[in-house]
Amino acid sequence: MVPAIEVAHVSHAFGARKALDDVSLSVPQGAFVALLGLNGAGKTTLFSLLTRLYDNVTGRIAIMGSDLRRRPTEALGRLGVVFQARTLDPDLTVLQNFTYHASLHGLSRAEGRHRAERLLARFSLADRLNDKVRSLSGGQARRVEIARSLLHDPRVVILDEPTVGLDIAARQDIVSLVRRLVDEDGLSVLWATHLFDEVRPADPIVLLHKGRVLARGTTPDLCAQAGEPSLAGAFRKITGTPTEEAA
Ligand SMILES: Nc1ncnc2c1ncn2[C@@H]1O[C@H](COP(=O)(O)OP(=O)(O)OP(=O)(O)O)[C@@H](O)[C@H]1O
Repeated sequence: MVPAIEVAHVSHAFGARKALDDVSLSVPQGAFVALLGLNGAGKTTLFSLLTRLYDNVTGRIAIMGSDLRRRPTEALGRLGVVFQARTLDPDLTVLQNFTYHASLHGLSRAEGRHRAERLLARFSLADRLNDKVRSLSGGQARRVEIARSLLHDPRVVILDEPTVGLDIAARQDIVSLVRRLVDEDGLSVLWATHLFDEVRPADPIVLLHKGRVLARGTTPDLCAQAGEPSLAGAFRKITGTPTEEAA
């Protein structure tokens, strides 16, 4: 089975600053992979390459086996994206935001509405279809954004620090919602975070630090590699960062 996401030997620089240095990682189909790194690790730069916001000039990126450079439409058609920055229009209703997105993916208005209703029901937001996004809580808006990323029925979704700025209950809601999509629908997920409590022991982790992959494996793998009992301790040891900087 081809990996859902394959990144091989990708580097990216902003002028003289190297944001990514020979990064390779793989997201198996149906897996929840945690991309763990502090601010400045390069997570957003990697997401910008995965979505073709930036062109990757080195290495190779493939989504469900489709090369992003050679078959961009095919590759991006299989990918759902939730960026770190909010991208819903707050002055439009939830449905209008969905309809706009559906048309970008070549879906008819009727099909867009049908899919929006189905997804929002699943995300416990069916009654908010005609409400302006501005009237939603931060957690509800984030759930709408995640639902919208699934509108074109992608097999892979990448989420860049999707719980940032939310309270603990809303954070837990979002994490369990996405995990349900993995467990029940076989969705493949790359979840960028700096929060250790969002990672479960069996999740594959890619530890990105200052543009380089320093470790990969599950929490027990990383703990064994570092000789530390906790993920926080292992992270600190592997990156040489004081724990306080890593939540
Ligand atoms: N447009 C840009 N121009 C110049 N440097 C940039 C640009 N975007 C990112 N960088 C630099 O690249 C490095 C990686 O940044 P990036 O935003 O990818 O990290 P991150 O892990 O997503 O962190 P954060 O969560 O803070 O966004 C940092 O040193 C950052 O200053």
